Parts: sequence; structure tokens; C-alpha cells
Amino acid sequence: MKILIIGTGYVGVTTAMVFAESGWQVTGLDVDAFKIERLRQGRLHFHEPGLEDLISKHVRSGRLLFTTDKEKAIAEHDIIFICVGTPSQLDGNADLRYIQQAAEDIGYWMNDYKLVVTKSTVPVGSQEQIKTWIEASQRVAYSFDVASNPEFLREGKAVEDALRPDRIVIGTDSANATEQLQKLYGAFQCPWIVTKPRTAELIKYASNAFLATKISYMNELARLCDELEINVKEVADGMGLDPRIGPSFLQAGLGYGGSCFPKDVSELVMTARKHEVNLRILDQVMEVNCLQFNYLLDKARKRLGDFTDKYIAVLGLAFKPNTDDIREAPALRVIQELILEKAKVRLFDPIAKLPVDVCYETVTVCGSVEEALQNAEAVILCTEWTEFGQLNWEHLRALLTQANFFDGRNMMDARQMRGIGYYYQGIGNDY
Ligand SMILES: NC(=O)c1ccc[n+]([C@@H]2O[C@H](COP(=O)([O-])OP(=O)(O)OC[C@H]3O[C@@H](n4cnc5c(N)ncnc54)[C@H](O)[C@@H]3O)[C@@H](O)[C@H]2O)c1
Ligand SMILES: O=c1ccn([C@@H]2O[C@H](COP(=O)(O)OP(=O)(O)O[C@H]3O[C@H](CO)[C@@H](O)[C@H](O)[C@H]3O)[C@@H](O)[C@H]2O)c(=O)[nH]1
Repeated sequence: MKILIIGTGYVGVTTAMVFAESGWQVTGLDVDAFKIERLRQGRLHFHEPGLEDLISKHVRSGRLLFTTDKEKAIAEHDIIFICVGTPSQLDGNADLRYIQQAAEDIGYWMNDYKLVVTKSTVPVGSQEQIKTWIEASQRVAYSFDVASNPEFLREGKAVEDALRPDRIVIGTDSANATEQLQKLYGAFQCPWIVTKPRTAELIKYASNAFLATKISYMNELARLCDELEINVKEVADGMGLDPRIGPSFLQAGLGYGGSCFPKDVSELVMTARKHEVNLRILDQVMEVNCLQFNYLLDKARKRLGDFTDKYIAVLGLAFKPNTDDIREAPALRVIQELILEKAKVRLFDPIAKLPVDVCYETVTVCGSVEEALQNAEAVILCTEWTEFGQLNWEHLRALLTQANFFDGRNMMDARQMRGIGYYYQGIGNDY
């Protein structure tokens, strides 16, 4: 079996690596020639720990190829994974234009039977829609199957998650598709769920929305903790020991960001609305998340009076550590608000960059934490990069004109920070 991956972003490249590691011949196809050129050299166009070494190993051995040639790629492969983006539209619905383009390309260039597998996160009912797009663009009516195989990897931990998944979910009505996918994933020792396409699609959205719910719940609880003089991290530790709750996704902070939770919660709410079901909990999850960054900024406003002409050091831009992804990053909201309130932002992130077209006069991108802290009246920590926790904050205090520390990820210990002279506020982490 020869595998084609359409879309060589975070998911496509990781999926290509997984199948190459299992010994299959894999080709990655993208419309972006820059990305393909880098990948051909065994280099990634994004930051993902451990992935580049594996990609470059398989490129060198010839097991992994990259191309922009749709016609040849589609004609020469039997199994095609769609891994293109499904961002949000302004109204909250998923934008399926890249999926439609990929489906139409497959229909147009197919020359034999193909198994088409959707790894992209697509709304419930998309498999039927993809079938109609393929059929409508076929020049000859070759047979094909469509299956859903949602991806559950986390950025920053993609290699580990994709090589050792918790579960493999397959949604298809075709016995042939199930058989081929079982062969493909043969070596994986994890639970399998083979179900209807719609169920598979909903499992993906329901999982992300549930995790987002845990986060918003903890963020609300953190506000209560601030009032009650209780530390939310201790509460989370106590809750997490109950195996029915579990310790993960209980970290209060600036709210969830990234390319998945915001858009997927929103799409699930929209899907429900189309069916006249009101997912009230998720409406609140989104609202809490939208307000969360401002909760920390309010603490800073109270302390500083206002931000006008004040140097503010913002540490961390990525939506979480160990990635360069800034899609829906809470740091962006913090920065936008600081700009509106006329602060002079000094930004540092070890990996993530502001896009070149985003150039604010009042934002200085710094090359080190020290540079960002220079003359600042406050530090706002937005991403919990390990290195921020390892710095000598006592020593760094001298760089600041005022030692105010607002910790959006509850990374520091309040007592220790106060002990070395900081005015410290976290999110439910002050006591
Ligand atoms: N990023 C994650 O952590 C993650 C995890 C699980 C699932 N997902 C889902 O996987 C999908 C992909 O996410 P991503 O983060 O990898 O996206 P991405 O934006 O990093 O990559 C998508 C790639 O598809 C390419 N593309 C678009 N249209 C194309 C076409 N017609 N032919 C060939 N290439 C095309 C783009 O150029 C881009 O390189 C989304 O639906 C997302 O929700 C993402
Ligand atoms: O306790 C927590 C855990 C996470 N976050 C935030 O939530 C966001 C998402 O984090 P995470 O889930 O680790 O990253 P993603 O790479 O977006 O992965 C999620 O989204 C992917 C795309 O659908 C799924 O495949 C993964 O299973 C799902 O975890 C980030 O902003 C985190 O800072 C918190 O605020 N508190």
C-alpha cells in the first residue's frame, strides 16, 4: 500500500512520519511549494520536538517523498489521507474550502479505486459531503471509499501522541476500508473503535469540547479561589487524585488557545444549533475563555493604574510551550489589549514569532528575557516555557523599574516571588 498525505502541516507531517516509521512508502502533497521544498531537505517548516530527525531519516532512506504535483501523487497512491486545515469562519462554522478542494482534486485525478481517509477535524456529516464532492468532480466513475480517522495529537507532544495513541477511531460503512486501515495500523497496541462516520466525527469534537470545559471550569474556580484565599493548584491536585476526574487539564490560566479548541468548540455549538439543540454549557465555556485574559489584565490595571506609556514585558507568545504555533494564542489578546491601552510592549518567546505582516509600532520583539525586562514596570507571563521557571528571578529584578509579576500560567510560587521582592499575582495562585 502506498500512502498519500494531502496537507503537510502539523498533522500531515506527523502522520507521514508515523506511517513511514511503520515501514510504509509515504508521499506528502501540499499546495505550498516553500513547505515542500524544506520537507524534501528533511527540514520542518514549524517547530515540533523530535519530529525533524524522524522526517529527515525517512527522506534520506527514500521512504518519505514530498511533492506539489497533484496529478501524479493522486494517480500513484491507493490510500489518501486528507490533513488540510479546517479553520473557523467568522460566524463560528468550520470553513471546509480546503477539504472541498482536496476532495475535488482527488475526484478529478483519480485513475482507479481509492480509499480516502479524513484526518482533518470535520463537522458531523462531512463524509457524505466529501463523497458528493469527489463524485461531482470525477471524469470517469471509478469506485472509492471514504473513511473518517480523526487525529488526537497535541502540538508540542505530537511525536509521542502519534506513535503511541490512546485510541484509533475509524468511521466508515465500508468493510474494505476497515480492513485496509486495520492493516495500515496493524502494529499499534491501543483500543480500536470502528463505528459510523458521523460517530467518529462527533467523538473528535466531543473530546476537544470536554477538555475545553475542564479548563473553563478550573478558570472559573480560580476566581473563587482568589476570593476565598485558596490556591487553585492545590484544589486541582486534590481533585485530580480521583480517578473519575484525573489530573490533566485542570490547570487554570489565561484560557485555552491554539488551532483546535476555540474553533472546535465553536463548530460543535453551531452543529447543535442547526439541529435546534442548545449546548448551553459550551456557550459558557467559550464565554469564560473569552474573558479570562482580561481577568489577569484587571489585576495589572489595579496595580499600575493604567498602561499608558508603560513598558510591559510579555513573556511567551505561543499558545502553549514547545510549539511555535500562535493561532488563537491568549498572548495575542493580551498584546492587543496592551496596544489599545497605549502600553509599550516588550515581547519575548524562545521560538514563536509574530507574523511579519503584524508590525505594531509599540511592540518590540526582544531576543532574550533580559532584553524584554529592561525598564519594564510589569512582567506578564503568557506561556509556561520551562526556561522561564528556571531563571534567577531575584537577579533579574534589578532590570525592572517596578517588580510587578502577573503570572498567566501560575508557573511561579507566590510566596517565593514575594520573598524576593516581587508584587506577584497569578490566577487563583496568590495564596
Ligand atoms: N494541529 C493540531 O494539533 C491538530 C491535531 C488534531 C487534528 N487537527 C486537525 O487537522 C487538520 C490540519 O491541522 P494542521 O494544524 O495540521 O493544519 P495546518 O494549517 O498546519 O496544515 C494544513 C496544510 O494543508 C495545506 N493545504 C491546504 N489545502 C490544500 C490542498 N487542496 N492540497 C494540498 N495541501 C493543501 C496547507 O498548505 C497546509 O500546509 C485540521 O482540521 C485540524 O483541526 C489538528
Ligand atoms: O490544564 C490545561 C490544559 C491546557 N490548557 C490550554 O489549552 C490549550 C490547548 O492545549 P493542548 O490541548 O495541550 O494543545 P493542542 O495541541 O491544542 O491539543 C488539543 O487539540 C488537538 C487538536 O484537535 C487535539 O488533537 C488534542 O487532543 C487536544 O489536546 C492551550 O492554550 C493550553 O495552554 C490550559 O489552559 N489548561
